[in-house]
Amino acid sequence: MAGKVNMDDLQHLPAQVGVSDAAFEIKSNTVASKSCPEFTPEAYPPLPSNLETVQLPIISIDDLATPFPDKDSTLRLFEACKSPGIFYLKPPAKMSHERDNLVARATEWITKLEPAFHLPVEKKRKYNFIDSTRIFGYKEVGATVVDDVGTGDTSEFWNISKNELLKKQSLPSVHSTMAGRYPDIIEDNSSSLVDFMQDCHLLCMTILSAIEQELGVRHELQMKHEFSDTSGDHVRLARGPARVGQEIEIQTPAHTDFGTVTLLFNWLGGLQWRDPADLKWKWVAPKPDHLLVNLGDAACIFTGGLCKAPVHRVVPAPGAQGSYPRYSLGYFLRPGDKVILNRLCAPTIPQGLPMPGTGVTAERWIAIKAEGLGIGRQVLEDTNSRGQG
Ligand SMILES: O=C(O)CCC(=O)C(=O)O
Ligand SMILES: [Fe+2]
Repeated sequence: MAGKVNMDDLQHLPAQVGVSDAAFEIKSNTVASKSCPEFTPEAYPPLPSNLETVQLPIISIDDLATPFPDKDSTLRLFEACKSPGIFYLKPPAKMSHERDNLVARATEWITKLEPAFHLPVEKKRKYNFIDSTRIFGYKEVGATVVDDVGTGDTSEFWNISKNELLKKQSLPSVHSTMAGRYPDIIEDNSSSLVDFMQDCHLLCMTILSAIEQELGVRHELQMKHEFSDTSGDHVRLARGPARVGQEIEIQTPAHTDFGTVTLLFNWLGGLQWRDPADLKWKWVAPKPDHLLVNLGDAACIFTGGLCKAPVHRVVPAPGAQGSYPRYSLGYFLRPGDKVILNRLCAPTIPQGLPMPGTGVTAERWIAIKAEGLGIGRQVLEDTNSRGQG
C-alpha cells in the first residue's frame, strides 16, 4: 500500500531510526472527520507534551532587512546556515505595499487553494508533471518512491511555477486561449500568487545577502537567482492524509532540497530532521508566527560545503494532531536553469572534494534528483516510454 512501512521492517531503513513513541498515541475518539475545509489551523490540538522536539535557531528578519544589518545578526544567520541548515525565521510584520506578513498570507493561500486537492483524481491527473525535468503541476499520491522496494509516498503536491505564472502575466491573451496549466482555482489567482512569490523571493534575497556579507562576496549569490530568470522556483502546496494506523507512513521520503533556499510554512507537526550527529530523526515543531528556512544542495555547493543542506522527511503529525490531514506550503528558491553549480570564488570558500551536483546546471540537477526520488514515474509508466527513474 502506498507509503506504508511495517514497524518490524524499520531496521532495513536507516531513515527510520529514533522516532519517539509519543508519535503513535492516537486516541480513537480523535479520528478526523472528512469535513471540508480540512485546513483548520485554529482547531489543531497541541503536540504531545512529552514529545521531544529539536531546538532550532530563531532568527528575526527585522534585524537583517536594513541596508546595513548589524554584524551580529548576519553572523547568527550564517551560523544557522552552517549548522544545522534549518532554522525558524520571524518575517517582518508588514511586507511591501502594506501587505500582511508571509505567515498570514501562506495561511490564506492554503485556505483559498485547498479545493484544488479535492478535485476528482482523473481531473487532477490532467496536470501531472510532464516528466522529471519539469516538475510543475500535480504530483499524485505514490509518485515518489520512499524505499528501495519501490513503496510510494502518501502525499500529493501542486507545484506552481513562478515562470509559468509570469509568462501568463506577460501574455494574457495567448494564455486565455490555451488550456490552463493549473486548475481554475489556481489560474484565477495567478496574479496575486505572483505577488506572494515576489515577496517570498525578496525574503530569500535578504537571506542570500547576509550569507554574501559573511563570505565577503559581492552579489554573486543573488545574481544567480534573478526573479525574472527561468528557474525551478515554485510554490508547493502539499497535502498528506491523517495517520491511518500504527505503521510509519511516509508522506515525503528522506531528502535534501535540490535548490538554494526553501521557505516552509507548516501548521502541524510531522516534519522530521535527521540529526547528522546520531542519524536519529528529530521532530521539528511548527512555531507560531514563524516560518522555517531550509537550505538546499545548491547553497551547499556554492559555499564549498559551509552551508548545510539538512536531510528531512515528512510523516503524519504526532499524537492527536495525526488525526488531521496535513497541509504545508513551500517557496522553493532555485538558481536560474542555466547556472552551473560550482563553488563561488572567494578566499572564504573551502576547496574541498566536489559535492554531488557540482559542475552540472541547476536544471539538470533538478532532473537528476527528481529521477532519484522516482518523480514522474507514473507519467513515464503510463506512456510506456521509459522505465522507472
Ligand atoms: O511539508 C513539510 O513540512 C516539508 C516538505 C518538504 O520537505 C518538501 O516539500 O521538500
Ligand atoms: Fe524538503
